[in-house]
Order: sequence, then structure tokens, then C-alpha cells
Amino acid sequence: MIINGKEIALKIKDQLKNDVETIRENYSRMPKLVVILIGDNPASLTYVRNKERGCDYIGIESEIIKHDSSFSERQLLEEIEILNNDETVDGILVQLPLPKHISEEKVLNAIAFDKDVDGFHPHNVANLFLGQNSLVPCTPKGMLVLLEKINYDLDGKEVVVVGRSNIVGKPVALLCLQKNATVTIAHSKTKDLKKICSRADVLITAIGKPKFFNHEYIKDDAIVLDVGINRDENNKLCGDVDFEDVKDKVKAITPVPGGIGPMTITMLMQNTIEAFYKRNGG
Ligand SMILES: Nc1nc2c(c(=O)[nH]1)N[C@@H](CN(C=O)c1ccc(C(=O)N[C@@H](CCC(=O)O)C(=O)O)cc1)CN2
Ligand SMILES: [Mg+2]
Repeated sequence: MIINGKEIALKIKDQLKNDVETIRENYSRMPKLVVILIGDNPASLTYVRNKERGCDYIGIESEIIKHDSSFSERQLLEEIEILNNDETVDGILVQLPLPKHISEEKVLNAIAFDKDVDGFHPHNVANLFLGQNSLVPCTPKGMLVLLEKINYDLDGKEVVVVGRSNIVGKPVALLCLQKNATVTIAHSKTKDLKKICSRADVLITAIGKPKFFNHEYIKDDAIVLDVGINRDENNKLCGDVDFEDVKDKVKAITPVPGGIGPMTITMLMQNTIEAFYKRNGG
């Protein structure tokens, strides 16, 4: 089975549209997301545009703030402070990656945790770690929702996550653990990766290497969630998994494009609505 993330994301967006309609009827203002983009990374520009489109579709107010790459760290921190104090703003997102002269850590720590719709602030990270209610990073959250939509129960399953980033690998591992999976986090220093991956009921790949994982890494009837977004030898988008080589072997797999990616944007919309309700006592 190919997991159609685009279609599932669209269905969820339609539900969120209804939620926003209810907000319109009951509140004096609408949820609002502010996205800050520094520099002109073409991929980031696309993602930010898609976030704006997602907001328009659902009925969330959005503001995209663009600065050229000379914008300083201090200016950015001041801008975030203003947005933190702006009562009409529910979600603040700084698009990553940032230019080298700006500290990602300082910037993410500066965002008010209750407006941190990316779930990257230490307060939200700690809550996720402790299994307490928090704003959860969008890509990991999207993966868990996809598993739910295909009625896959993680209880007692063996999950292998390849990649240990703060925005994907670590949080998705914690979410799977919360669902009673047995979780392994593998990474670039892991020995015998093939052997470890081959025992996974659910393999999550987030290493950014085009078509790295072929059938030798994958158990029959595994579920494969491919987070990689790469270009292949023909400059075509592809994941970390060699899709053609494994698709007949697996129980289910997310394609690239059209798998995890569209869920990331939809979960951002969901987090913005969640932040709105939390901030308005809903
Ligand atoms: N502040 C953040 N920065 C970044 C995040 C994030 O969650 N928060 N994640 C990524 C980029 N990202 C969203 O920001 C993102 C990446 C990819 C997709 C997506 O829909 N991809 C498509 C294919 C890509 C394409 O067409 O070019 C797909 O998989 O179908 C959405 C969002 C890093 N930065
Ligand atoms: Mg993400």
C-alpha cells in the first residue's frame, strides 16, 4: 500500500476548516500564524508559501515576514519579542535553516512557548519528553497521525528511527515510545545498520541521502515512513528510500513527494488552532 499523505492531509485540512468556522462563530478574532523567513533559500521559500496557502485554505490568518540574509540576530530577537507580546498572534514560526550568523538555539528559545507551533522550544521539548500535553513538532506528529489513519497500532511493535535530529528523529522516537513501541534510534555512527533496520516493523528514515535504503534494509511487510527530501541523479525529488526497489516488499510506504511532507504543513495548521484555544482558554 502506498500511503497517500497528500490526500489524508487534505481531509484533515477540511476538518480544520470546520473548526475554524466554529471559531469564527464564537470568538471575536481568528487564529493567526506569523512565519519569519530569513534569506532566499528556494526550498524554504516554497515551504513558506505552502504554509501561507494552507492558512488561506483553512481560514487561519497569516503573515509572512521576509528579511534578506543580512538581517541580524539581534533584530530577529527583537522582532520575536514584539510578536510574543502581540495578543493577536497565536503562532510564531521561524523557518529553518537560518543563516550561519544567527544562532538557531537563541532564536528558538526566544519564541514564547505557548506560541511555539513548531514545538521546538525547550519547554515544549521537555513536555514531550515527560509525556505531558504540549505543542508537538509537525513532521513527527504528522507521522503518528498517518499511522493512526491506516489503523496501525504501535503497541509492542519494533520501530527503528534512522536520524537523530531535534526536529524529526528524537521527537518521533519519543512519540512512538508513548504508544508503547520498542524504539531504536540509529544514526551515522551506528554499526550494522542493515541488520538493525531489517528487524523494524516500522522503519522511519530521516538522513537526507537519496534512495539510500534498498530492500536489504527492510523486513517483509514493514511499514516505511520516509522523511527524506532529496534530488536523485535526474534531479527528481526522491526520499531516503529506494521506493521502486522496496514497494512490493512492504506493507505500506510513504512516497516522496506526497507522503510525510504535506502532513507537516497540515499539522502546523492544527498546532496553530491548538495554540489559539490554549491561549483563549478553549
Ligand atoms: N521552522 C521549521 N523549519 C523547517 C521545518 C519545520 O517543521 N519547521 N521542516 C522542514 C521544511 N518544511 C517545513 O517547514 C517542509 C518540508 C517539506 C514539505 C513538503 O511538503 N514536501 C513535499 C515535497 C517538497 C517539494 O515539493 O519541494 C512532499 O514531501 O510532498 C513541507 C514542509 C525544514 N525546515
Ligand atoms: Mg518539520
